[in-house]
Amino acid sequence: MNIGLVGSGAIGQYLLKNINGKTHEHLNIRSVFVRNYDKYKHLEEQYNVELFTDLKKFLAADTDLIVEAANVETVKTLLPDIIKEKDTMLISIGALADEGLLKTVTAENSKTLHLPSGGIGGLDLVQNARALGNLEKVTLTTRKPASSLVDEPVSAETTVFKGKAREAIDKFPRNMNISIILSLAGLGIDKTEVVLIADPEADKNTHTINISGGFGDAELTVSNNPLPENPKTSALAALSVYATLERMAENVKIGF
Ligand SMILES: NC(=O)C1=CN([C@@H]2O[C@H](COP(=O)(O)OP(=O)(O)OC[C@H]3O[C@@H](n4cnc5c(N)ncnc54)[C@H](OP(=O)(O)O)[C@@H]3O)[C@@H](O)[C@H]2O)C=CC1
Ligand SMILES: O=C([O-])CC(=O)C(=O)O
Repeated sequence: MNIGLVGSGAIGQYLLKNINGKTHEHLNIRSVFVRNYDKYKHLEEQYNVELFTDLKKFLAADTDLIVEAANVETVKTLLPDIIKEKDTMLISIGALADEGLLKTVTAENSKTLHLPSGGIGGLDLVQNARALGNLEKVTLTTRKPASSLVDEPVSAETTVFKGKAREAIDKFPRNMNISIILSLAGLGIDKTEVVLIADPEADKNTHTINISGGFGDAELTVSNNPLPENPKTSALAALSVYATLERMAENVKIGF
């Protein structure tokens, strides 16, 4: 499968390293869309990719799937044009808190949108639990190193946000993409509860999901190692894109 990549920071370069850097059996990143050619031109030779700064030309290249690893704002700006032309995978899922954008991507003439689970898990369970309409409560509690969440140092753990996912992604677009995929899988952005804690002692990104409904209840905690290249991002988020790409080629679908 030929891939066009949008964004070449921590997640993007993780994908380049593990796909093109190791000559993957059936995945190949062929083109990369950047906004600053000079900053990233070294990638062309390093990973045998073609860099584009023009979206039309990027979309016209011979690719089967576009993978986004940029940010929420970029998705809001570019996705309406991309999804008309190409199947797409997003990691900045927070952009879908915008109902207009969600309407565009779920329209009948849109291509398929793939949403990897990012820094959390359990989305199969949440979707199963809501299938007959009796999912009652979903709460996400995230604890990150304080420096990932606040500019000023804090001396003790501090709750920096408590509220619904809609407001969480608005205030923390670099840290709360998981609240939006959890909302899409479950109760929606106005009913999914979020607590966000800045912890000066933490060295991991820890996410706890509590779910209750007609099925019973569940609690899942993921203690994520951060990606060294960008500690705000959990290594699992990058892995989830890579592993979802690999699973797309399989004809046995597990727990989706
Ligand atoms: N769903 C999840 O669980 C998670 C989602 N995320 C999302 O993934 C995104 C990427 O994470 P990460 O790789 O760590 O972030 P980085 O900040 O390391 O990289 C972002 C990259 O996107 C590029 N970029 C930004 N805007 C544009 C644009 N308009 N066009 C092309 N490229 C652009 C940046 O380029 P430049 O150098 O020019 O700025 C940079 O290369 C995050 O912003 C977040 O939205 C992150 C973690 C978890
Ligand atoms: O990587 C993580 O742990 C989650 C994250 O930043 C996000 O959802 O934006």
